[in-house]
Amino acid sequence: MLTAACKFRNKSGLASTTRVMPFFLSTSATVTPLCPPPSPYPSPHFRLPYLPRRGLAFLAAAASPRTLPPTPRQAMASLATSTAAAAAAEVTHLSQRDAADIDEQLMGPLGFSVDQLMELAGLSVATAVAEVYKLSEHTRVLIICGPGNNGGDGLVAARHLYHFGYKPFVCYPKRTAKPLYSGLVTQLESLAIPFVPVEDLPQDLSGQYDIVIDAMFGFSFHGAPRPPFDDLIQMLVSLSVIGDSAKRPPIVSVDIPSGWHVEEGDVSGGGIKPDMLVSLTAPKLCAKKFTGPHHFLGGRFVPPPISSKYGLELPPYPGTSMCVRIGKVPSVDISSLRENYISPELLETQVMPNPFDQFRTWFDEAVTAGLREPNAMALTTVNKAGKPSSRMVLLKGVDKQGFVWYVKNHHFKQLSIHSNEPPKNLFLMPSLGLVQVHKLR
Ligand SMILES: NC(=O)C1=CN([C@@H]2O[C@H](COP(=O)(O)OP(=O)(O)OC[C@H]3O[C@@H](n4cnc5c(N)ncnc54)[C@H](OP(=O)(O)O)[C@@H]3O)[C@@H](O)[C@H]2O)[C@H](O)CC1
Ligand SMILES: [K+]
Repeated sequence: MLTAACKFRNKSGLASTTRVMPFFLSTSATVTPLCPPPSPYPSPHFRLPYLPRRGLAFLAAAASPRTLPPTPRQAMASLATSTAAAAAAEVTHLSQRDAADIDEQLMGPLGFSVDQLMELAGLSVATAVAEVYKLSEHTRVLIICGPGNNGGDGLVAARHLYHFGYKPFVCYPKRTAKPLYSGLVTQLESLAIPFVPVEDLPQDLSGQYDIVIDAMFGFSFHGAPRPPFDDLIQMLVSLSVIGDSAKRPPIVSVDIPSGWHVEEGDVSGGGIKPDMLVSLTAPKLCAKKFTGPHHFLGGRFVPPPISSKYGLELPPYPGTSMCVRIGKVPSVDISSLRENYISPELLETQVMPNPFDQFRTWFDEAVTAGLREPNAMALTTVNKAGKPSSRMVLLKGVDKQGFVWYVKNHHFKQLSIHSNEPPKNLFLMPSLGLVQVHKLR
């Protein structure tokens, strides 16, 4: 619980600015303790991969259903103690029979239409792809669509990816003559999305596409793949044997890696090895054999009668998201993380004379741009011995008199704000190309 606050009051105005990022504002301030309101955590946007119920047990014990949910820190602690494999194992995996049954019930007594479910499924695929493969590095997406509903999901995903800014190409060799499918094709044609005949695909897809989406077969696949899908699957197999994932487009399989047995998985061992699998409604049994780095669940439409009838244990979807990661979060090569910071020039003459007005403008832009917790700031103080220390706090207000933030009571005692060196706060607003540092007295 949060029990103390500081208010730094401004006494003088802008002291210095720089021409380029990072941009510095210096202000002077005094300190006035305040009584804080209760903390409204957690942020609705805070996102963690699915934690199995067992992993959350101690958190559930600590909080009654009507009390505060776990703080992000508690949730992270829980995450550290739960293995990723356990997380994946706790999710229900469906047999082929149950998957088909659920489909029938959704589109029968439960009142859904196939168009609706396909739209939601395709949207889930597109959002999951966009979550993992950023537009800045993966633009050209080849979507290979099969003759059934899995192929329909691919057509829908292509449309959403187009609207997200990607450049989709569709290979749809066995078109289905039903109005649902011809409508989806017309929609893609109206966006001038190219349809690529199988014969025009290069044998090696790695030079022409940044992502390949496998929407050939879903849970109704049986037997051995027939032409032309046998060759298409082989094309993806040869792609997945290129070891260095940086040198080839990642393969994203929709619901089932095409060619895999729906329950047994890649029985021969010579099938597609997708980098990402987007399971729909619930993972099928073959998903237990998936070893790629990104496993997502989509199809946020399962009503309680289905969950209870099939005893479905599924992760909650975060916020308004159409997809949720299942299982292990891949370990990231930190050295490969990079962003091109291309910001417009910022001149001293363009900066508002009042630093608080300038702060407010940038802060509003950060909120509008959808930054997560734009009010998070690093607060740095120096104690009497000259030792600096920093901690993250949340800004709770700003006016012409200064910045207001909250810290825990015992942290407040450690702030050392009465030392000679004034505290500083720092805001990181990367999507605006901004780092703001405020020096406070
Ligand atoms: N409730 C949901 O989760 C929803 C999921 N959706 C998606 O729908 C698929 C399942 O769709 P379905 O049409 O039942 O099946 P498939 O897409 O797997 O494909 C069936 C077609 O494929 C042909 N087929 C089957 N095996 C082969 C093969 N070995 N070689 C070539 N062709 C094959 C089959 O033809 P047949 O003549 O053999 O019957 C069909 O033409 C699910 O996985 C999700 O992706 C929905 O979009 C929404 C609801
Ligand atoms: K597939």
